[in-house]
Amino acid sequence: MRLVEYADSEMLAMDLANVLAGELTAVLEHEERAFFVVPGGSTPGPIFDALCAADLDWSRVDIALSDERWLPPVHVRSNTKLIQERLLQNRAAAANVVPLYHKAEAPEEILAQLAEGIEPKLPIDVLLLGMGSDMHVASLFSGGDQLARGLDPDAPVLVSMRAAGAPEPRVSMTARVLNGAISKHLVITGAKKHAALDRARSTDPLHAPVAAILDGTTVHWAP
Ligand SMILES: O=C1O[C@H](COP(=O)(O)O)[C@@H](O)[C@H](O)[C@H]1O
Repeated sequence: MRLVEYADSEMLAMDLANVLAGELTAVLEHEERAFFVVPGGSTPGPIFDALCAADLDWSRVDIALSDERWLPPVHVRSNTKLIQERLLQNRAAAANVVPLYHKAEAPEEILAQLAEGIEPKLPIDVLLLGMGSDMHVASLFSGGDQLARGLDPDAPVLVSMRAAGAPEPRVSMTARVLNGAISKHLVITGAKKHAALDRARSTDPLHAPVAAILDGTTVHWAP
């Protein structure tokens, strides 16, 4: 793991957006398409605001979320809503979205179909993840009903997840798929998450799921 510290979250958003745009551009120089996976939640919005203006061929970029909250895409907590409003704007509006949500009573009804959309795009070329202060990553939550499966080296592409720390059911990419990414970044802000990351580095992934993806990851932090 490599830790990059920024003076403030504005600097982080600008610099990290540049790094991600540079990596996507480099992939498109050698590959027909690039697969870019991004987090939801409250942290990445400013990064998306900067990144969506990047001058690259977005029509050759497939974008998926690392995880989704099982809510309609109009819901304020929907990660799909976040990327529609903050990332798929400006030049990035030309990108293709690989969905992680489809209307159904429960995620288990549709998990296989959602995984079929992701499987042909793998491996992930550029991965950006977030982390909760409880050390969850994507929707791999400590105490989650499918955490062991989500951490299994032979895991499927996606798992559903129900956890005390998650107000709604979730769908999450598994650690196997996230760790298969060619370039891995994690973005966190604030002293609480810095302390959580420090704890996670000496904790097992069942208690600190983010520990499962730290190897080879660049962590970007701002106060
Ligand atoms: O629930 C989620 O939480 C994490 C962290 O979100 P944040 O609001 O603390 O930035 C996020 O990475 C994940 O995609 C999301 O579904």
